[in-house]
Amino acid sequence: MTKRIIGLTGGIATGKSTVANYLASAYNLPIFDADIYARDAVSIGSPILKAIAQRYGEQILLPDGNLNRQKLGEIIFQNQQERQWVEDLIHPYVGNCFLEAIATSTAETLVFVIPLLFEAKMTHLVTEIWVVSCSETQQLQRLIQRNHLHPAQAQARMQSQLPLAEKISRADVVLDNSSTPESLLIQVDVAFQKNTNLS
Ligand SMILES: CC(C)(COP(=O)(O)OP(=O)(O)OC[C@H]1O[C@@H](n2cnc3c(N)ncnc32)[C@H](O)[C@@H]1O)[C@@H](O)C(=O)NCCC(=O)NCCS
Ligand SMILES: Nc1ncnc2c1ncn2[C@@H]1O[C@H](COP(=O)(O)OP(=O)(O)OP(=O)(O)O)[C@@H](O)[C@H]1O
Repeated sequence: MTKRIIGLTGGIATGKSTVANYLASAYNLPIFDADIYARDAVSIGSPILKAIAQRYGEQILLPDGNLNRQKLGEIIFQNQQERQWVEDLIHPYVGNCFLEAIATSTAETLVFVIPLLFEAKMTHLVTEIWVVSCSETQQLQRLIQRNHLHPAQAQARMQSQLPLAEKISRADVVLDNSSTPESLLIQVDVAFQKNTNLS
C-alpha cells in the first residue's frame, strides 16, 4: 500500500507545530521536520557550515563553532540573493532527508512539516497538502511574541515567503487557526479522518 504523507505547511508562526504536536500525540504519527533537518545540515564540521563560513567570514560562527543563526537570519531575510545562495546549499540536503524518511519509515502515515513546501519545490514528496492559516496581523503578533523579534524583523521573515493566500489556493486542506487552538484541533481531526489521499 502506498504511504499517506501529509505535507504540513503554512506561513511562519501560523500554527504548524501546534498541528504536528497534536498529530503525534493524538494519532501517534511520526513527524519529520524540515527545520530540524536544516539545522542538521549546518552542524559543526559539516561541509555546508564550512561553505557558509567561507562566504560570510568566521564572524558568522559563535565562539563554540556553531552557526550564529541570528546573524545568518539578519543577512538572508534582508537579501534575496543571499537567501537563494543559502537555500541552494541547504534544500537539497533537506530533500534527501525526506527521501530517506520515505524509504526507511515503516509507518503507513507520515507527517512532513515543511514551511517552504512550495518555495523549495518539495510538493512531490507528499501525497496531500495541509496549509495552516491565520490572519496576517495574528501571524505577525504571534511571531513577534514567540521569537522576541522587532516588528520589522518579523515582517522581513514573513515577506521572505510565498503569500499565505497563494499557499491556501494550492492546499488540499486549509486549517483555519485564527480562533482558539481547540478549534484548530477539531479541524485537524476532520482532516485526518477524511483521508484525502490523492496519490
Ligand atoms: C536563517 C536561519 C539560520 C535562522 O535560524 P532561526 O533559528 O532563527 O530560525 P529557524 O531555522 O528555526 O526557522 C524558523 C522559520 O523561519 C522561516 N524560514 C527559515 N528559512 C527560511 C527561508 N530561507 N525563507 C523563508 N522563510 C524561512 C520558516 O518559516 C521557519 O520555520 C535558518 O532559518 C536557516 O538556516 N534558513 C535557511 C534554510 C531554510 O531554508 N530552512 C527552511 C526549511 S527547508
Ligand atoms: N490559535 C492560537 N491562538 C493564539 N496563539 C496561538 C494559536 N496557535 C498557535 N499560537 C501560538 O503562535 C505561535 C506559533 O505557533 P506554532 O509554533 O505552532 O507555529 P509554526 O507555524 O509551527 O511556527 P514556525 O513557522 O515558526 O515553525 C506559538 O507561540 C503558539 O503558541
